[in-house]
Amino acid sequence: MALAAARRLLLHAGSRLGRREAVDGARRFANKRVLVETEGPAGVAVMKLRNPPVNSLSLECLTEFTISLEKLENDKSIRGVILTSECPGIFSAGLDLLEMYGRNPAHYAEYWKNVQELWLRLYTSNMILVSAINGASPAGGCLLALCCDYRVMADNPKYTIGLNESLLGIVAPFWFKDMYVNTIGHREAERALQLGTLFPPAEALKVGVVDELVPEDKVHSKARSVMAKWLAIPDHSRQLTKNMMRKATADNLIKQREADIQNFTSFISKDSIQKSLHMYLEKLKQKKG
Ligand SMILES: CCCCC/C=C\C/C=C\C=C\CC(=O)SCCNC(=O)CCNC(=O)[C@H](O)C(C)(C)COP(=O)(O)OP(=O)(O)OC[C@H]1O[C@@H](n2cnc3c(N)ncnc32)[C@H](O)[C@@H]1OP(=O)(O)O
Repeated sequence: MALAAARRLLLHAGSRLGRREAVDGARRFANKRVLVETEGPAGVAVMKLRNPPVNSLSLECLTEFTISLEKLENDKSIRGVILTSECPGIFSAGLDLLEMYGRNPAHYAEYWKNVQELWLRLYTSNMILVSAINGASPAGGCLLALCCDYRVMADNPKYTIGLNESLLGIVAPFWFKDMYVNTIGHREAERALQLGTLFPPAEALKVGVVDELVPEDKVHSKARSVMAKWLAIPDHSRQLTKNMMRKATADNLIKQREADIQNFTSFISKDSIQKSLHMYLEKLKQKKG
């Protein structure tokens, strides 16, 4: 309830701000963790995640992301969105592990509902989505990129991308898996999901997790030129085609959202899974020291 009220407030405040800035010509709105700029080619917004240090998708970040998307969807002048990160070297570290560790079942259920919500909005968006992957992109970070229509990645071998859930002792849900299969095919997805593979850029390109690699300083300009090509296609035919390609996958979650929330909640609440997450978090800490 409290979150729903916060969401309404943010949406309202955001739309007032958005309107005022549009009048000034600044074409920019922001909440704390997501910045949206609509300068550049007509009809294109750049959405930057800025939840330092690693753009983990906390409940607040997911909510702000979903609201920003909703606002862009409602703005009929926007036809395309470039999704990128403001955190140096990190696109997104994926779902926030601290939302899935040491909390209560009601929190897990609320969190998962918001993860589903963002995924459904992104995956089924009528807008053209291009990701400019300018850093590491594990698990939920990869999920964000996979929702896009085209993925441009910085060719920096330090950055990896993939669904690595099995390395954490957890399991990618069926809709993550479905989207992976849709993108890289059954055999590659089967292998990568079991091994929790994090692909360096050259391998990500080879297997089809990303569509194009460019030097790091060219990621944004390439994303813009890709966007220009997609903008040249009439919206109605592109949207109907996208819907035809993606609807069955999205519907598969829509028809069992509640069961999926229950599954997640009971899975993540298990002592053995909590122990795995604890060990993984400790490993992340030790890496530093
Ligand atoms: C059978 C039924 C099945 C039902 C379904 C069930 C379950 C599905 C469940 C969940 C699916 C989850 C998908 C996910 O997205 S899980 C998240 C996976 N993410 C990762 O593995 C990334 C982990 N992070 C890293 O590898 C590195 O941090 C990274 C490469 C991103 C950056 O490295 P860098 O060296 O720059 O920074 P660090 O020092 O490692 O991190 C800084 C700081 O941030 C913390 N942190 C990192 N990642 C996360 C995260 N995802 N969530 C929360 N916090 C994170 C890290 O611990 C450091 O914290 P601190 O020590 O400074 O306090």
